[in-house]
Amino acid sequence: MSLIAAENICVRLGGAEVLHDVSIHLDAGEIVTILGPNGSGKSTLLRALLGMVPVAHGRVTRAEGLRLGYVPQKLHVDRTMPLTARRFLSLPDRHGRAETDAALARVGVPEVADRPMAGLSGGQFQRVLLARALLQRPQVLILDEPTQGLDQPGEAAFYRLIEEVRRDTGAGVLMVSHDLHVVMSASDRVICLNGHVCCEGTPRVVSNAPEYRALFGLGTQGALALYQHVHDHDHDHDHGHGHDHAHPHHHPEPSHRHEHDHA
Ligand SMILES: Nc1ncnc2c1ncn2[C@@H]1O[C@H](COP(=O)(O)OP(=O)(O)OP(=O)(O)O)[C@@H](O)[C@H]1O
Repeated sequence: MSLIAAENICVRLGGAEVLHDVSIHLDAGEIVTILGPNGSGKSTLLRALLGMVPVAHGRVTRAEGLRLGYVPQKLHVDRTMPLTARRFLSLPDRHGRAETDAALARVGVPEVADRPMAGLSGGQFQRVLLARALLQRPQVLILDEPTQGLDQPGEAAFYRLIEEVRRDTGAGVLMVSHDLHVVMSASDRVICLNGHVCCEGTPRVVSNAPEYRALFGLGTQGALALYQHVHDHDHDHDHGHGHDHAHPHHHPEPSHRHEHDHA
């Protein structure tokens, strides 16, 4: 059984149907990413899975006693409130100082423990949110656009951290992201949402799906092809092509794509 799943759910908000007949599941140890245009229902789907919005039809199931960690899309911290990062990590559940400090170190910002939340940079703030989610010792980590506001190195570092968490804890990770090429290289499965599930599968399957191309266009496909090129190579079967894998290159014509698939 999946850790968390939605089966044929419909969600209505403000009189409009935001999600129609959506099914999704997440298993332990996999990274699944939801992609979709603004307003396509991505955050709503996460919130429905978390039980924060009611479903009009269908059902959401969670494994019994499931521990969830959630990084919301937005979290407003009142600038006048002197809330340090360490104190923030103890809300709503209390955690000891050693535990909160270890969580901050885990996400790479041990130095912010005594600093006010309102004074943190965007990247530091996102990492503290992740630390808070990790303190739940989650079996499922749900992240809603976790790298917003981060620069490119910060974004890449954040995704590496997520991969490490998955590797070290075996947690399943479900996230919403617009960072297409990082997402495509880091996800096991991708779900393309536009009120309903347009297409889903491995990054390669989704990036080749007409529904995906209709939503994101061919420009994105170019970026995806590049990542597939890099990651689909099996270095034991290089056939003497002598590629320099540190410098991925992209063949614009699909017929020139050079994808080995020796799995
Ligand atoms: N509480 C609400 N009441 C009424 N409508 C809502 C509510 N919350 C969201 N919506 C609407 O539901 C739709 C989906 O919103 P949602 O935030 O899930 O989209 P999203 O795909 O996460 O968008 P974005 O990429 O912009 O974050 C939007 O049209 C939004 O205006």
